[in-house]
Amino acid sequence: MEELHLHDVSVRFGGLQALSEVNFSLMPGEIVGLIGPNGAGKTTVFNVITGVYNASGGDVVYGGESLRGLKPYQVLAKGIARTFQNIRLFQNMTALENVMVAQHSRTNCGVLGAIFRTPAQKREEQKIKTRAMDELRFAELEKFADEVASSLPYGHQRRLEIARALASDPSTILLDEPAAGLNPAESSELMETIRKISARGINVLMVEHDMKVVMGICQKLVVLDHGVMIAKGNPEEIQKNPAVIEAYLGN
Ligand SMILES: Nc1ncnc2c1ncn2[C@@H]1O[C@H](COP(=O)(O)OP(=O)(O)OP(=O)(O)O)[C@@H](O)[C@H]1O
Repeated sequence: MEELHLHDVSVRFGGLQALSEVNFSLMPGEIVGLIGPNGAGKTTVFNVITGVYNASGGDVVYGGESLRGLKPYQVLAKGIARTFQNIRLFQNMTALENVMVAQHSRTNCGVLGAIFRTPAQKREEQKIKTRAMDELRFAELEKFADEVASSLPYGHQRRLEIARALASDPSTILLDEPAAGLNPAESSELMETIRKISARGINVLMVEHDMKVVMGICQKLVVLDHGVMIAKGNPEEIQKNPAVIEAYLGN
């Protein structure tokens, strides 16, 4: 299991300092929440970790190695998967197909194998399908394996995105507002899924505005405001922190 460390990470977009020397760590199996007002820089943190943006200062270190200069697919290959603020499923594909797609970067059969459907190709396909079904079961979605993604309720689509990310076999998962748009029952199911992810030893870093979810499952919180890390601590400490109340929780 790997540790993720952000060391003095800064990001600048032209004249805008989106992140200023952000420092925090994610230890194996830990659930960490990244919170703060709109525009605070939370998604930018995800984009720096996953190689979408380059840091203008500082470094992101995973499992003892710098991620500097890596492309998103290379960061994924290192074991960091993510979900997005807006659901990004293949809406016309089934739930099972959506999860199977996540593993194709890991198949060994080349183009010829795919065209001629060699025995090796068929075995590989079966392995991918079995793994995808395991992840659907984990997310309690196996009943919906053959349903097209667009027909699933919103809460199921969110969990399907998580199942797809898990199928890439990550050691860390970044969840961008996983509870957005969910009703209370769906939020509870989501919290249960996230707890189970952590119990598998996978590190979870989540951006979330739903305080019931954040305070309910995160062991540690990191609070950003205008790109600056204004607090870090456990949920009780954060709820009492005057700077956090002023910038975020108070309103
Ligand atoms: N590609 C970009 N180019 C220019 N500015 C950007 C870019 N991405 C983000 N920003 C700016 O950086 C700041 C931080 O944005 P970010 O999306 O990280 O905030 P956030 O905390 O995730 O907000 P929200 O809660 O609304 O999702 C904002 O002022 C945003 O407009």
